[in-house]
Amino acid sequence: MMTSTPHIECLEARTVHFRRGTRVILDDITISLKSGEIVALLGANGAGKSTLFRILLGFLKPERGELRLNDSRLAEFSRRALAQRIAYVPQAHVAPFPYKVRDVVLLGRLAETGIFRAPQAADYRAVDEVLERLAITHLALRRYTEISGGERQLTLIARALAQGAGILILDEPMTGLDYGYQVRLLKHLVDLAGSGHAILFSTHNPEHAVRVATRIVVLRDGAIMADGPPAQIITPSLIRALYGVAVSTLTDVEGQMVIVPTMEHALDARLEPTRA
Ligand SMILES: Nc1ncnc2c1ncn2[C@@H]1O[C@H](COP(=O)(O)OP(=O)(O)OP(=O)(O)O)[C@@H](O)[C@H]1O
Repeated sequence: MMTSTPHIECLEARTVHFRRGTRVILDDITISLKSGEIVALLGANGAGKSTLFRILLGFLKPERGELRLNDSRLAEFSRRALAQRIAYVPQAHVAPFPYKVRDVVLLGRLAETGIFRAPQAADYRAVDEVLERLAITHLALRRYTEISGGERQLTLIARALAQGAGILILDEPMTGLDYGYQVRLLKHLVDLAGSGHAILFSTHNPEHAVRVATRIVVLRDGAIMADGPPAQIITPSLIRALYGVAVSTLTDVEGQMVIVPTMEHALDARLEPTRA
């Protein structure tokens, strides 16, 4: 089900400009996401990551610029048609109803074909499979309003995966997850991309970005500061410019980049993010 090969998808924003009042939140952003890619979006608090996601999902309208899904304008798709192609895991979610976790995940299945149809045995099987893959079967009958923040986050990820969409957009998906769930989720994203999904996620942890991303996009004050393969993008000077801390970048035995904070500088309160 969820690892079946989805259609080839391509989501694009071209020179998207978005303001709130007189404040420019996104300044001529161009970004694309294709099947098989994992794009990690980095940027300090308030850089515009969630706003960009909401625009890519069609929830917010940009002042100018173009949004395309495959060969069509995003605006041409109905909400339901979009739900069949794009699944979204929001950053924080307040539970309105005390649904059981299994039913929250089942809602993801129904997004595909319309919420008013009765769930079929295949839907329940798909839900159980997602719960098992994310190692949260034990939560299935617990109420969404009575589980921990990290468990809620996993439930929302499960709901998005159950949706079966080819494009997954995840807003800081690792937040609140313990180390084991973080590593499992990262591996899961790699598996999904390997089976042809397109994945875009934001993170405050550049380690996660270099570990799994095929491309890293860096957002700074609403503008794209860098876009490219992790090894080209992540440098000590970029980390310092973004977060105001000193790091070294090393290569591990598998040839993967590792980011190591330089502690004496990290503790130096005078070290501020530099203006590029
Ligand atoms: N509803 C809103 N009304 C007015 N301004 C908003 C609103 N939502 C976000 N903003 C502003 O837009 C800018 C971008 O916010 P956004 O949530 O996209 O940032 P972000 O990069 O996702 O931040 P974080 O990493 O803290 O989640 C911020 O300056 C924020 O204060």
